[in-house]
Amino acid sequence: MSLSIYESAKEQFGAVGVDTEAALEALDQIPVSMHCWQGDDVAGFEAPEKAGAGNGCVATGNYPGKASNPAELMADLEQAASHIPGPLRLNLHASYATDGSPLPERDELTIDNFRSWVDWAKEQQFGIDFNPTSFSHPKAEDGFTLSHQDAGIRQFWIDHCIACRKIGAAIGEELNSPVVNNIWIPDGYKDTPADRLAPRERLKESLDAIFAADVSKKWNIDAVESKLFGIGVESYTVGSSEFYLAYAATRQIALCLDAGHFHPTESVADKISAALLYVPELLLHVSRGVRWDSDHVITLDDPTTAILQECVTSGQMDRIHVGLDFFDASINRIAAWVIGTRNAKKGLLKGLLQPTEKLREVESTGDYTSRLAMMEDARSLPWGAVWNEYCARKETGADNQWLSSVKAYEKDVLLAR
Ligand SMILES: C[C@H](O)[C@H](O)[C@@H](O)C(=O)CO
Ligand SMILES: [Mn+2]
Repeated sequence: MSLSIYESAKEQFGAVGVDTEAALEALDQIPVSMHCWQGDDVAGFEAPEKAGAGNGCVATGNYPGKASNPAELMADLEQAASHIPGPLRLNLHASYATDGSPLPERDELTIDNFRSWVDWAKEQQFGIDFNPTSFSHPKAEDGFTLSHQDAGIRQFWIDHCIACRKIGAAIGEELNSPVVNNIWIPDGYKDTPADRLAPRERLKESLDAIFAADVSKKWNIDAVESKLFGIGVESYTVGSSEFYLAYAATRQIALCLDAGHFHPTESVADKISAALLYVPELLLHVSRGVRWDSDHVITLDDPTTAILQECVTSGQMDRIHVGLDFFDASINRIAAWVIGTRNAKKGLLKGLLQPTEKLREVESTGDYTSRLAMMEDARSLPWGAVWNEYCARKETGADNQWLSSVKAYEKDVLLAR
């Protein structure tokens, strides 16, 4: 009797010491946090017509059918999730508050303003992650928030971040799953600053005030995200990589590595082990930088695959949270989620299917010839057959089997909006 495609792949992996069943079991334990903002071009529900522009968050394109209210965004997320195997979380921004009329100002938000999301997450068996929204707001119009010269404006954003930490802890407790709460701010200058230090001093003070608020560490995991530059912030970013690496290390909070926030030739995969020696946890914003833009849908290109592989081969997966961060408005937004999220999971699977133990063994004996040979041979092992087996077990379409359903949803639902 001939073997199934999966059984044959299992044998080939077995021959190099890799147990595909163990890999699939491990993959099934790693949630990927899908970002709500891919569904509506980072518009949010406060004043969507004003959102997104400026502050370094720009979704380009005008593909029809974008979600413009909570019901549409939830339906689109469900459509995307139905084509993605394994555990998911929802990464929510504060500007996506659903409940309350009128909604309170951002510094007064509470979990009650996110009730619909919490109920939805329970239904979908999703965890939630959270983000203060320190952009697309009149108090962020000049591009400065937590490092603003004006103490009143700083205080507003400090209070917003504290409110978000409390929301995170409340959601985490209610869902019995800790919330990763990530602070990213747009602050910076288009042109060369005369004073590079003062804004960073102010940011440091603001962050210390935010993290001084008593919020459960059990249910809320604080993270900070650096950036190299943004549109209109080309010369100086207050929250640079060095700033936040040192901050996260000295405060023992999580560091967020956004793959689109570094010089194009830097390896983000290589930063994982270095940072984890000094910070307790990492949040990844898996993204793909293309020239000036940091937010393309992730493909299985070498740098992205390397990041995801490193997460698992490092043996530190329990200290790494995998989130996504891209926004593409030039293609079907649901397809963007599906392609990017499936790719994130494929990258993790490729890492789990590496003959890591054997590679380490030969490396430790100095046999770099065998290391290179084995690594290169591993590239052509049939990991796609293992992926398709996972999709079948999870009753989500294998590759080439989901797009027609997304196209049908586009025709029936998106184009009718
Ligand atoms: C919307 C997100 O908070 C944002 O993308 C941030 O994470 C970022 O990466 C900004 O460039
Ligand atoms: Mn990001």
